[in-house]
Amino acid sequence: MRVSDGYRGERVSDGYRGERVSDGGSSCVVGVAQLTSTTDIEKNFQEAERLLQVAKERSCAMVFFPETFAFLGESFHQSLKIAEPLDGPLFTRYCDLAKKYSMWVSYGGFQERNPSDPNKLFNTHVIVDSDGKIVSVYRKIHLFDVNYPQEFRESSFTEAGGEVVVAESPAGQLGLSVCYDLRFPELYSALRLRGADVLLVPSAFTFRTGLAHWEPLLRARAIETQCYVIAAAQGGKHNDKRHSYGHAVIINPWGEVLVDCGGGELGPNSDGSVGRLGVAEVDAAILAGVRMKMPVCEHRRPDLYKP
Ligand SMILES: O=C(O)CNC(=O)[C@H](CS)NC(=O)CCC(=O)C(=O)O
Repeated sequence: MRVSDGYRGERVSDGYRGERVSDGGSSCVVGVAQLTSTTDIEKNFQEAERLLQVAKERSCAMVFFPETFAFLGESFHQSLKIAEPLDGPLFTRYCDLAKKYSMWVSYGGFQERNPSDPNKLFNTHVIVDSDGKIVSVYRKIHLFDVNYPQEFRESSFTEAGGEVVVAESPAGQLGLSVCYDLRFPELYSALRLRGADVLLVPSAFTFRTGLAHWEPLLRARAIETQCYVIAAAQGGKHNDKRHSYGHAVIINPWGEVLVDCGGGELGPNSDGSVGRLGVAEVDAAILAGVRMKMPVCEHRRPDLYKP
């Protein structure tokens, strides 16, 4: 197996990174989180709070957390057992955290109890505003039913959502998704056509599939939709059975990686904490510039794409 040490050579480019359009809109500093969540709900919460403090110090207006930020189980049964409604005590604490730090937050994958079936939760991505109010809810629509790196049947404990969601925020119009959704480009094309400027892909990618596919898929989504991509991630070893790829990133609409939190195998920070925060700027003037110079959205031929 090829294991990367994170070095990818130096990029050779002509320096073009999209042009700013002077009246193209405002910019916003945002933070992308990388976590190593476990079954310790209290510790996961404390780490989220620590990263919000860091984000505040670094003047972020919004922070993005990965899938399974609140709990990463060792079995599907555990995840079902801790699942709660969004107005339950656990998610309410996370809403209060957004309010305490006066920060918009994307909570990228909460085990939401399904009121009509106790044996199937929803994998739910929630946007909370700086007053701690839930403003948008997206339930993962593509479920990870695969046989590599091992057999996984997300649908055995998760019910698929049925809605594509775009949400307004200080960072622009957000297009919501979760993890395995990343492999379905039609979703992101639909999000762009509905007005998204920033695509969110909070994830818990497996180490092996991440090594093979994570960055090329994310950069392709940014380039083809001409959107920013913010992909919060789980990274490192959660338990004896699970190891996530890491590399939480923010990518601009020209496809350049602006910040990369590194591989999960790098281990804890010098102070023993495990979470990391990558900070970058989402600039509406860059979006406008890239879209003006190369108007791919106007060149689509949906009349010819029908199956
Ligand atoms: O299991 C949980 O607790 C929460 N859910 C997840 O972590 C999900 C479904 S099992 N993981 C992915 O979608 C990984 C996708 C991936 O790795 C790929 O597309 O290659």
